[in-house]
Amino acid sequence: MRKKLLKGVKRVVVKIGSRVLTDDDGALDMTVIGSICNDIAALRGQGVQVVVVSSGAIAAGRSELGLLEKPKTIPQKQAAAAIGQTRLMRAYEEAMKPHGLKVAQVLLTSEDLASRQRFLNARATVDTLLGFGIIPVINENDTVVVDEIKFGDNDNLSALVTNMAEADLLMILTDIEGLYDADPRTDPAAQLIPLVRSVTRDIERMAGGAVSAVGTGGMATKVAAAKKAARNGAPTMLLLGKQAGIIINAMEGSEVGTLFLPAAAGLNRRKHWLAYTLKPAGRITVDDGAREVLQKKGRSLLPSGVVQVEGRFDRGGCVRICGLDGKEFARGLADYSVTEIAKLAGRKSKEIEEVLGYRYGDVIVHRDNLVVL
Ligand SMILES: Nc1ncnc2c1ncn2[C@@H]1O[C@H](COP(=O)(O)OP(=O)(O)O)[C@@H](O)[C@H]1O
Ligand SMILES: N[C@@H](CCC(=O)OP(=O)(O)O)C(=O)O
Repeated sequence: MRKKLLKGVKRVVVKIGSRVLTDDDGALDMTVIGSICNDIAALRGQGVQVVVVSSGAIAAGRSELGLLEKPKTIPQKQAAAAIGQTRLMRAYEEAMKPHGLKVAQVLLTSEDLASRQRFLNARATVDTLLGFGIIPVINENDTVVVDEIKFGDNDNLSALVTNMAEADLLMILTDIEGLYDADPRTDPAAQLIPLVRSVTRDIERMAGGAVSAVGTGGMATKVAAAKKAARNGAPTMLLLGKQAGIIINAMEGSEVGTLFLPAAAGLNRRKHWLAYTLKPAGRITVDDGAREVLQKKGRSLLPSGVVQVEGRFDRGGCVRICGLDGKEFARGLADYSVTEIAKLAGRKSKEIEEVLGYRYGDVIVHRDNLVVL
């Protein structure tokens, strides 16, 4: 089954975690970087385009700054990333040189991908680099990000890049063979799961929230990334990054790591961007009837189903759509601003003009701009 799934793959995103790229002292591990670059060069030789999402800037910078522990404050992390990022790029450059391959640095913030214009610009740059036969190496622009504009972790970034670059496969290289049914650090009886058909609550529970000493997100963020990629129609493979030849082995269909299958009905790219890349600026709570038709019948949200609205957004703003239990079940772009929706809540569509004195249309969120999560 793996062979069949991987046969048509033409563009891959390879995400490499900090734990993979560094040795026990926290310095960049050139042997591992060399062997990953061998695999990437072999893939290129087979006509597969590769986009790298690489962590490791903070880890590499830490040893340059002479810090004994993982940097704790944000400015320390940013300083470490600034010095480490150049070391990281140099390491890739050196490791790719013997294969006659070049690398290019692409640093992004979540604001860049949330703006449709910048998202499309980033896509055009990555496309052009690939067209020149160059390997884009993407990382979060750590020196300028603060919490609100952070991707959070590079697992998340790699899923968004898979969508942006229109890749057919996401490979996440980490410090463990794959997803286990429990955290192997605390449960020695934990078993590797070779195949995940869909990311259910049970799978999410297994991934827990644990993080290693230099990594950022632990297994939970990898599973979340696989879920996002799956909705985009791309499979994800979770692999032991330090094992030489792992990328090629996996691409040949060997039963290594964990394979997450893509969702049968993937979202189109614009809806994927709407659901996962945009940051919501508000929340609309809807009644049970509205929830039912949104979830099951793919309808638009009408004012009559709105119970409450919060946040600060204008017409066109991204909103969470929540049930009466407070849980978000959909996300969309609002056709009215928060103040307008507050006035329209519970009213009939035909009353819109009477209430506001004007109208943009019958719906609060149109089904073309709405994604059930
Ligand atoms: N169910 C699980 N299966 C596998 N690993 C798990 C699980 N739960 C927690 N982990 C931990 O997640 C770690 C990988 O995440 P992380 O340290 O963030 O890596 P990276 O630097 O590659 O992003 C593993 O080393 C492992 O200890
Ligand atoms: N942007 C950061 C990496 C953040 C991150 O998610 O790290 P990891 O969990 O090792 O993939 C860096 O380059 O150090």
